[in-house]
Amino acid sequence: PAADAQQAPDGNTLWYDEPATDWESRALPVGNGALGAMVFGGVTSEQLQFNEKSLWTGGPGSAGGYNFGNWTSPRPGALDEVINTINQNGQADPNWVAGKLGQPKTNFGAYQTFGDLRLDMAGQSTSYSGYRRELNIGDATAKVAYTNNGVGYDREYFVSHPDQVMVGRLGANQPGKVSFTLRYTSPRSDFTATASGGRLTIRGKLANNGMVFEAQIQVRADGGTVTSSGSAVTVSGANSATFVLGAGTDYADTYPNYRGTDPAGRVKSVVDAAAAKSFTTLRAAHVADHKALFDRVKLNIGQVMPNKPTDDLRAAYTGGSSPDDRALEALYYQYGRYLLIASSRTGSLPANLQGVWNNSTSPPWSADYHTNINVQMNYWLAGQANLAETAEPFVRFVEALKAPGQVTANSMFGTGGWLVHNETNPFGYTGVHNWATAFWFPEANGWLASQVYDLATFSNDPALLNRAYSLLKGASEFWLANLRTDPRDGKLVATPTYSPEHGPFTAGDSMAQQIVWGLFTDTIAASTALGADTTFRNQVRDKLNAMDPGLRIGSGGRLQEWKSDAITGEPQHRHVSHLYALHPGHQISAGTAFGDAAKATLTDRGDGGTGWSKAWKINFWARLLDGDHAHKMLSEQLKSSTLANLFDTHPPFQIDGNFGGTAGVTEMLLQSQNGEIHILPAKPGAWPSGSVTGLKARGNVAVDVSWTSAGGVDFTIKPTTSGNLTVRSGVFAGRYTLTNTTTGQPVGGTVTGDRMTFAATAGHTYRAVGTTW
Ligand SMILES: C[C@@H]1O[C@@H](O)[C@@H](O)[C@H](O)[C@@H]1O
Repeated sequence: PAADAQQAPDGNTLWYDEPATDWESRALPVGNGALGAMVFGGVTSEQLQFNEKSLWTGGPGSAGGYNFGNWTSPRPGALDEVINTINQNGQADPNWVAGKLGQPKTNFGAYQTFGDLRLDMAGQSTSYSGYRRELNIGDATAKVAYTNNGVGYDREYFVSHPDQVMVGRLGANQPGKVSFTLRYTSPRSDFTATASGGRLTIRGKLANNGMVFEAQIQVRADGGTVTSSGSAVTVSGANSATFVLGAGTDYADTYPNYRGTDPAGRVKSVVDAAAAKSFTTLRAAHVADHKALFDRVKLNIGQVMPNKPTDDLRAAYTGGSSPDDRALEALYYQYGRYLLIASSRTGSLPANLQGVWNNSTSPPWSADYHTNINVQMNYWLAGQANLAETAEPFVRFVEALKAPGQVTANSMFGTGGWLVHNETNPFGYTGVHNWATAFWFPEANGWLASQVYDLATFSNDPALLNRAYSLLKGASEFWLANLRTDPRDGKLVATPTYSPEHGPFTAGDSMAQQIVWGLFTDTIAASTALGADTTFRNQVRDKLNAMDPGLRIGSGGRLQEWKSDAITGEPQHRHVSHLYALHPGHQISAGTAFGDAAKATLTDRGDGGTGWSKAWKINFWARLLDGDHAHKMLSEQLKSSTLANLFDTHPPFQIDGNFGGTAGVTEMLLQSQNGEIHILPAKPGAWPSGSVTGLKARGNVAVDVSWTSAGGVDFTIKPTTSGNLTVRSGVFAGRYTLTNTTTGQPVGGTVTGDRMTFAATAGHTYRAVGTTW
């Protein structure tokens, strides 16, 4: 096994030449959506910190009660008082508003570590050689290898979605050398651990809310002996050994109790089933499942992976044009896709602020679901980077917010529809808290509903369109009832509004207006596509036409964050909320007056910020068709917001930046938000030649592209519906051929500048080859 250290580096492997000494920055993540683990790779003792996504404190059953963030008693006139004060003074102080509309954050809870699996190795010393620890994101397996006392040891771990278990195998290159004791540790003391028949059973109940949790780990050995005593299982003198771990809770995503069946039976049956299979069989099913998603997209930007540990590769990264730097960028790109596959699969809750990985009982921001940028950023890549299936937990989560969100709409606003504010948990927290600068954000409903609709436009899936429409309609019902006439200009505005975590309360801040504008626009489009609700659609259209769209150019030619240009904030604030219309919205396009104002704003905002803020800026600059600046933001993220294990850091570790970074790179290579497919919209000079295959454009169009430093571009598009298709590429302003490679026929169409519109046939493949000059 030690020989592994010499294997040719492939571009999809993170590796290190020493065990992990730190969970956040050095341990390696594996997962299947619901289960996650961090591999440390210790020699004399292995640590596998693991998670089950639904293990949360807080919510129903918590001592002191749980009210979903809703006011505990009606507050007649409170909302109007705030709105009138804002109309009178143009703004209101957040602390004052929090006093009027806020609410102590009661039993919101926090995502919990499940605990740690410890494997104490027998007969191994602290001096070892040829150490290698790796994570191969191509097949989603983690490995450890080293030589100790002349014996070569190897381990492999993965978390299987098909079999719903974590699997580990320990081997050696000499017979009878595998000996270890497996045990469980936890920062909590709310569990029992019993070993019998090679199976360790951990069962507990969270003291905070009575949530029942159970994990079972079955150990099997080839040769040697397996003994169980107390709370440990010991393997002695085996040739190799495997374990399978299953875990669950009695959580259910059903309002209002969020409890389902005891997990014991479920956990036992998945562990029994997996333990009856060989490691090879389990591994094959896992790798096939992972590759079916992961292998869809290939990126070549001229990278050559050096034989260098990943932490050194990252430390040496300059953002220049070396093949090493390209190798890190390409690895980082695919890492985002890997992390989404590993933290968001059908049947699990969506990826939270840390995906599925958390070693704490009180993680930062509870490792929750912030809805004012963070959970949305987690799913930007799902459509375009060809991972539609990973978005199902997100869609289901938003749908589950409707029931509690309707109660909040009624109790807080006295209206219909549904909403959620600034952040939520797995227990339908749709109300508020009282952290003055981060509690009020009812427009999160529109952002989430529009994002689900956008996912539906990527997949063209009619069932998803229907689900999206139901969310859009409910959120629109809320805003039809809650928009108010702004006495300043008679336009309809949201009020009170709070531009995420920045400045004073006002009426009609740009992001709120842009989100509601987008929501109404999407509601009309979806209802038209479904041929549903004409009357409702016309009501929405009337309000749309009467509302303030939230686009204003102020001093310095910048886009205004607030309706009044007199209000100023922190010039470099991490949130750039008023550019929602540029990304993820599509109200603003490059090369327009608002596009130029957005550019002025971004230039002013600077290239700093938290990990997620930098990631967002990659997307912004890509939408402004400035590939070099988008690449600059990617390099800033890699240089100063990326840890040794390539996790994004806010700081601390926060996964949204990983997902936002991958989405940003995809936006540099392909865009389709304006009803046309834009090929290489923001390709940076740093990537003179390359290719990307398997991306998706809206309308469920598959796209492959390659480009050369000489200006050559060669792309194929494969639509799944028939009709006119507009494609934008520099070749159409240069020299090109366009062929239907299914029929072998040349394709004619209308060319305007760098846009070509032609009649496409579903299932046919169209190829354009040309030069941009
Ligand atoms: C999880 C938190 O979410 C929002 O509050 C952001 O403003 C913070 O930067 C952080 O990302």
